[in-house]
Amino acid sequence: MPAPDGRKPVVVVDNVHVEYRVHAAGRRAAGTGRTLLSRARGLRTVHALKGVSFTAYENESIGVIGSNGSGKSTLMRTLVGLTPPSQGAVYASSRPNLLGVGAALIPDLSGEKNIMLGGLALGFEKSETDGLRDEIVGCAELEEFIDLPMRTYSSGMQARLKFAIAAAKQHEILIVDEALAVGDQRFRQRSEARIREIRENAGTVFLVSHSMKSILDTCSRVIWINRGELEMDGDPREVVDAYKESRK
Ligand SMILES: Nc1ncnc2c1ncn2[C@@H]1O[C@H](COP(=O)(O)OP(=O)(O)OP(=O)(O)O)[C@@H](O)[C@H]1O
Repeated sequence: MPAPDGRKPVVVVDNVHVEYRVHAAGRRAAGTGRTLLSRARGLRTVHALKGVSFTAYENESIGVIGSNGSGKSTLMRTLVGLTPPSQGAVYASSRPNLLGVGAALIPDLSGEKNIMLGGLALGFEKSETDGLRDEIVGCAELEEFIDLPMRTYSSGMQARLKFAIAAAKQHEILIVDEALAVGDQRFRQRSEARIREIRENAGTVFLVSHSMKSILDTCSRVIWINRGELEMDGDPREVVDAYKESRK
């Protein structure tokens, strides 16, 4: 159903619950050398999301905030289909992409070869990646280093290359999880500008960040996840202020 102002919904999150089942090891009591179970050993359930519902519309840039372990990454993993909901469902008009091609890249290969690999991982043809090569190298500002193995890059340089590869694609629904927290000040500004560009081209962006500045600079709406529940959803300033207030 379109929003009252006619915008198209692109993601509908309907009463999503996620439960992780983890093996708890129990605790070893100090000094006895024997394992005593101070907490139940065996399968334990972590209820990471508890009935989250919201609708994202095209052209929105949605900040996702909340304290450590509140369920932000779990929600994003559910949006892209990596973590199935134990209850509820996610409907999307096209497949949301998680910004990042880290898993596909190989440290022993050059930046150049990794651009090719990353492009393939994002679903580009080889010829398309060839066409984007200069743009990616330029965006990452790694012209002088592009033929060196990626393991010789600093962590900031690696992060820039990953960002540049992932951002070369015009994503319809893009999820950026903390990506802006890496890189130096100047690169952060560039990546924010690129995210704004993606957004302006009718994409929808989710930005998960602990930096309230990045959230306020980039987002048109903010959702606050608190202990697995949607605590607040709305105007960035209001939600960020309420979140900050709750942490005092
Ligand atoms: N793979 C997993 N297996 C078991 N429990 C998990 C798993 N991933 C997350 N959890 C648990 O789910 C809860 C939510 O974690 P999640 O990573 O979604 O939080 P977050 O808000 O992204 O935290 P942070 O800000 O620290 O990145 C936490 O209690 C965490 O321990």
